[in-house]
Amino acid sequence: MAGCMHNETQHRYPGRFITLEGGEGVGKSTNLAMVCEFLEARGVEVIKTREPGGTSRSEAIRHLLLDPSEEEPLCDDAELLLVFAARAQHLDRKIRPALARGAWVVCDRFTDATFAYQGGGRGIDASRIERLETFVQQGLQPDLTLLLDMPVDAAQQRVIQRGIERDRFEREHAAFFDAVRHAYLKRASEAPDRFVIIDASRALADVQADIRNCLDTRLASWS
Ligand SMILES: Nc1ncnc2c1ncn2[C@@H]1O[C@H](COP(=O)(O)OP(=O)(O)OP(=O)(O)O)[C@@H](O)[C@H]1O
Ligand SMILES: Cc1cn([C@H]2C[C@H](O)[C@@H](COP(=O)(O)O)O2)c(=O)[nH]c1=O
Repeated sequence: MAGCMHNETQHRYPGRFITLEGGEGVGKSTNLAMVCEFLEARGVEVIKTREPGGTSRSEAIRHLLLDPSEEEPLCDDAELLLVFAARAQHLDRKIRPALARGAWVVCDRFTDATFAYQGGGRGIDASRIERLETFVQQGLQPDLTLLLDMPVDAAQQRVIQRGIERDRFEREHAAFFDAVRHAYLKRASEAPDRFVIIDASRALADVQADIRNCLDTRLASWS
């Protein structure tokens, strides 16, 4: 069984760690809710959370990261370190304790988003991100990552139709989001056992049928 690790020694947490990833507007939040309901209906204790965020201090860091104010631009290295600071707190206060007591953690974005946004989007070298990943996660990786993938312009239309004020990332240009998408797909190709790529451009019912099938398969293989 694939369990999670801590402190470089393998620790098999009884809980499972599932992440949803993808660019802006691909349907992560919509499908996260469905994944949680699906698992709860099978008797699993589910902790629904998100990054950056998930604890009150990590949510405060999220606010700094998403604040669109241009008064003092955030440099790329500060952005990267803030993402990992929020993650360290989230792991320590919420994710690891939940996994250790046997709950399943379902998280809207995790470190693959850092490789996609800070790596692909901002152009930070993957080796620098990997060093922080090792330092903060100490071997812990999601058991399953659902990558919701679709063309950037169609996803942008969904964001526009949703009509909420755009945050600091959502104000980026199309080339940034193309680079994010490309980095996600590269990351998925490097860890094919962990990632499942879902075509998120289809009708919601079709997307959700795929996700349910995928979860059924994983649940069977983990039991
Ligand atoms: N398959 C789908 N077809 C059409 N519309 C969809 C589909 N999935 C989600 N939506 C709609 O698209 C919008 C964006 O969805 P959602 O907020 O779940 O995306 P997200 O990936 O969480 O976005 P963000 O990255 O900005 O947080 C919402 O209005 C949602 O209702
Ligand atoms: C985890 C993580 C997130 N981001 C960015 C990606 C999004 O634009 C925002 C989060 O908002 P959303 O509601 O989930 O869309 O944060 C990032 O740049 N790096 C990360 O590691």
